[in-house]
Amino acid sequence: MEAFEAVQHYFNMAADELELEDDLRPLLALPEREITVQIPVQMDDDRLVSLIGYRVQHNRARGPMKGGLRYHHEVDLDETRSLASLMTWKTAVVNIPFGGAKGGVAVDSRAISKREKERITRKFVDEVHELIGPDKDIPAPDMGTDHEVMAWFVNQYNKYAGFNPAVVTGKPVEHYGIPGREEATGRGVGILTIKALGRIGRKPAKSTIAIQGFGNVGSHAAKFLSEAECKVVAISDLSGGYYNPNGIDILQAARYSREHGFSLAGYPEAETVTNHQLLELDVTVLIPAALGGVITCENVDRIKAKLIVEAANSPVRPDADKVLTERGIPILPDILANAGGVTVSYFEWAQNRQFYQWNLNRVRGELDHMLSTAFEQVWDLAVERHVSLRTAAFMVGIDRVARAMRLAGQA
Ligand SMILES: NC(=O)c1ccc[n+]([C@@H]2O[C@H](COP(=O)([O-])OP(=O)(O)OC[C@H]3O[C@@H](n4cnc5c(N)ncnc54)[C@H](O)[C@@H]3O)[C@@H](O)[C@H]2O)c1
Repeated sequence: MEAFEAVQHYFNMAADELELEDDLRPLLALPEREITVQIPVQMDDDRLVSLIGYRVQHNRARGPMKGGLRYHHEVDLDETRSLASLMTWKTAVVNIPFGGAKGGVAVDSRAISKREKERITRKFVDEVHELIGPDKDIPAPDMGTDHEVMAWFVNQYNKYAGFNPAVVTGKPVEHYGIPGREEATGRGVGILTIKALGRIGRKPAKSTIAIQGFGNVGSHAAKFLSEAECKVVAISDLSGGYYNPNGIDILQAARYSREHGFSLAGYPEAETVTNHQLLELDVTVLIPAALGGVITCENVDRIKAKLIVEAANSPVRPDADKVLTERGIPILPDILANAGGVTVSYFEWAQNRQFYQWNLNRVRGELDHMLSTAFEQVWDLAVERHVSLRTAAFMVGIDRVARAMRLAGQA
């Protein structure tokens, strides 16, 4: 199943539960606009390379469209389309006044220099500046892009539109960014994991956690959960997995990774396991926080976790989702579990529009409030309607977007 087809599968399950009219379905499911642009870039060695860039604008019924900008060699239209539609449902589940979009450039971000990356970013803005903006479509960092790319983006956009820091989020804190954005997705994963543990009757102090991926999301989730007294027994990155049944000292592991070029390779305080074995550990909570599609029909029968929290986008394939749901294993779906990042991006956009600097306490307090509210709504709906958390989350999101379209006379 292709990436967009998988999202459509979940959309249809929720739309059936909502008894959504047939003629409304394509309007909600399909993107409003898909942009493909050519990006000719002069490389450092003087070669002229033509890259392909995408921006898919999925839905703007509830506000300006919002979604990351990814630089990765596997970026294509289908993946961008699926991620754009997930953004529509994600912003609606947490009830922030945005629609959904996603963009990317098909380029290996590790194989280009900083200056090449800057030229690619500026050229991309040259191609799409008329279609984006603080009231239209607001990009953000994603795989292969960061706060520095966002700073170049604003600078280039401002040449066309004047001073407009709210055109992107995820900017450097000292350049119109917001404190707490970097930790937001992982922190949100942590907040929601604790809430879900409560709902399945497990105490944090008696819960063990395995986290795949120790980058931005995985490391901040690990930090939050170990501070909340959970025992994080396994972490991993591209170099492999590290397992210690007595618990891993997360601050020490984060320091080790930083000091070794953001790699855990050789981490001495744990035994090594593969990234596949990590997924199959007998733990209370499994948090895939690296890649999509890691839990499939091939390994699903060996998954022993009592709860799965989707920090990455689409880590569980639809066939595996079905098996886990039948086994009664709750899966906190990506559109809720990793929505902390876009929620704090909304605060950053609001801050820029207000010309007022928010402080970290306010960001954390409001993040906790918004995610907790969304969690209660989704969990209660799942119980009431006897559906999975994923179907319930899609139902909440689809219902909000459909209402907005009807109220505006669009549907
Ligand atoms: N950063 C955000 O705000 C955000 C928001 C929503 C969703 N996500 C999703 O969360 C996931 C992680 O994002 P991130 O920002 O932490 O990325 P990141 O690049 O900071 O970290 C990714 C981590 O995954 C590891 N990794 C990469 N390939 C791997 C592999 N084959 N096996 C195991 N580990 C591997 C890397 O070594 C690294 O530790 C992605 O799927 C991303 O789309 C991120």
